[in-house]
Amino acid sequence: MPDAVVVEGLSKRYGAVEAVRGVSFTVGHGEIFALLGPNGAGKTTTLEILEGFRTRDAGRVEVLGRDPGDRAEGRALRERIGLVLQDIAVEPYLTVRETIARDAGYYPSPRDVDEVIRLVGLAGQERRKVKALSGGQKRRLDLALGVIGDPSLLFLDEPTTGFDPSARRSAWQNVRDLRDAGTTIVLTTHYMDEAQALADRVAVISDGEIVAEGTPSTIGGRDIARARIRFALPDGCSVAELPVAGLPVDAVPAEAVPGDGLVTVETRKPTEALHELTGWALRHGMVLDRLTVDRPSLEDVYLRLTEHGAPEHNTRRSTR
Ligand SMILES: Nc1ncnc2c1ncn2[C@@H]1O[C@H](COP(=O)(O)OP(=O)(O)OP(=O)(O)O)[C@@H](O)[C@H]1O
Repeated sequence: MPDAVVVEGLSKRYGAVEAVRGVSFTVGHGEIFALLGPNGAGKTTTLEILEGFRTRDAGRVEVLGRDPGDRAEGRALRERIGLVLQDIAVEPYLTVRETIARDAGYYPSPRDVDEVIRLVGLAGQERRKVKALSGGQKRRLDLALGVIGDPSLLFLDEPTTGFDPSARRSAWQNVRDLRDAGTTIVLTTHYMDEAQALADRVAVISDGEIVAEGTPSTIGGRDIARARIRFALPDGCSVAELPVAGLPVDAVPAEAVPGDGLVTVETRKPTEALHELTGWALRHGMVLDRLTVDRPSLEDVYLRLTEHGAPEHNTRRSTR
């Protein structure tokens, strides 16, 4: 089956600003794909082109086998995609149920209204007026409106902004359930834990260009990065006293950033290094307090990949 989304060499400029520069990626059917990037990186522009709301200057775009820039195909495509955007306009005096039922009427074969209410966790709120919903409940309603048409492809723009932690977890489960039922999902988020928890694949866009693409656990070489062992130096002990000779050759203990007082040992052989360090501590009757072992998080990798994408670099003036 061809991919649900194909983007090749996509470019878009606004006057002198080159918002998107030669972006290429694909999204397979039934996949959750996250587009990550700093403010102004070009995410919204890219998604709006895929959704058919913006024209492109160059490149090829195919969404569910159709060109979203082709007006003649627009209606057929819109019936098969769902959108959960920021600030969807809804009628404040309608109830939750009325709002969802009204939108169901716009689609040729919508999902069952009550099933969608349950799916997004609004059961019990059906008769409340939209204006009386909390921010998180309103966002759930946005999700309900995105899926009521039973889309094959769903675009989610920062789906859990404003959610409390437990509402986020349940929204993530909603999204996974949709994926498991066969919906392809393209999302943007500024929460790296959200991308880690949800996405099958992520692409990082910075300054209008894709700078990395992969699974959340392998992107940017995360899986082969050195592990980081951290602990508090036992009282009265200095870094120089640590058993450096017995550590793997790539492991050099270093005092960590001032403030937390933790020592860091980075190594590709964490098992050996931990064995040496904890064995040394036990032999000396000491405790390695606050001991942790981790690898660079998705957020660490993301920050490294986008460090040149800070807002002051984001006004891309063309030299042409
Ligand atoms: N309608 C517009 N007219 C002129 N410039 C625009 C327009 N829309 C976006 N831009 C510029 O294009 C660049 C990319 O913007 P875009 O909204 O696509 O970024 P984004 O990654 O979605 O950012 P955010 O995370 O803040 O939503 C920015 O420099 C922005 O100022």
